Amino acid sequence: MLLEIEDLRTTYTDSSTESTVTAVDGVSFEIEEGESFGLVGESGCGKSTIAKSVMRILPDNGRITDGAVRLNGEDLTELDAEPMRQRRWTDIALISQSAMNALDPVYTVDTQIKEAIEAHESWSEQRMDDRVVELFELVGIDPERRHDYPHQFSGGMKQRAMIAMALVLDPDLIIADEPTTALDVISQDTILHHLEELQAETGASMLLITHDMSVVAEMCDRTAVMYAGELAERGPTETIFTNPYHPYTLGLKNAFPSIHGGADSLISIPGAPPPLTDPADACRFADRCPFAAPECRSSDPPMKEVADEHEAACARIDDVGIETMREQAAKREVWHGVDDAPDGASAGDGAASAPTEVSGGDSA
Ligand SMILES: Nc1ncnc2c1ncn2[C@@H]1O[C@H](COP(=O)(O)OP(=O)(O)OP(=O)(O)O)[C@@H](O)[C@H]1O
Repeated sequence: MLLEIEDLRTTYTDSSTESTVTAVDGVSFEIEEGESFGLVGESGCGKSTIAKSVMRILPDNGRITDGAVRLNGEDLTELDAEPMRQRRWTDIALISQSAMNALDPVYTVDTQIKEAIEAHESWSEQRMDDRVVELFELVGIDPERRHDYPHQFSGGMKQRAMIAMALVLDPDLIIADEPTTALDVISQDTILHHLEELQAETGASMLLITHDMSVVAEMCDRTAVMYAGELAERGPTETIFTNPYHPYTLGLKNAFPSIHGGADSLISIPGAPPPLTDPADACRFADRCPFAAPECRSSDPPMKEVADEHEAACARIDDVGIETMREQAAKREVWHGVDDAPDGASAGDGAASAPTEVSGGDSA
């Protein structure tokens, strides 16, 4: 197993209000060698915090309070700063949404990639240059352009250059956190295609973090669905999309056009996730869930196996029955009936309520 995240808990403290946000609350998943693993969930559910926890690049007010992050068996949460610095780039590389803005306008692109190499290895100038040429070819930029300054590159080229930089030391794990969100649709497609090819060519594993379910559906072997700091469901991507178990994933499926047909069949999930300060010992989806029962508000259901290598954190699957749940969840009135909660958004018209921000992408 390449990466094992076990019961990870990460908090942020707001010193002015003394409040604590538990952004990641007991998350576990594993990534095998060469595997592409998707982490999907709406904005603010804690996805980037997982990436930052694995990389150990949390801001000063962020802290891993519990759990383990094992890379090749070594718990990264216990490493001192210097050995951890060595693991970054060499063993794990991060491509973030804003990666392209990290290029320094004063230096040429190849100089910056070579600096990244020099921070970890003592390669000759020739070897570094060969590697930059090789990587530019891999990410689809003419190697002649390696001596350009960042402003001579388009946004898509800059993001590709950052992908090249992330790959320069052949990491075992690439974490791609919304790698294409800042780009236009055509560049998004090209870059995702390149990432997929690169991952296959290099044999690296990938943790792909996105709010866009269509990206995960296309690119990942297994997927975890995250909701309000916790995992709701985890399993093979295909079964997560075709036979989901958690009511939240059932709701997402309704909002996913390429699986569910025309745009008029889309059903949003009314309401919004709960705040992550002082989370109650309850299912966090209960207030938006059409199947919630009193027990859902008195304890937080653990993940349990629902099918082969497939787990979901829902206490109602056995009582309601998964076939009934799926049948019911496909009906608009079932979701909008839920929205009578005191502070819920208005029911009836999906557009009037706060829809989930997880999207089915631009393939709609
Ligand atoms: N530096 C910080 N200080 C305080 N709270 C933070 C900080 N960074 C994130 N949070 C909070 O932690 C929670 C999880 O944020 P995170 O960025 O991990 O979510 P996300 O799913 O990646 O969302 P997005 O896709 O919008 O980045 C949110 O409630 C967010 O407000």
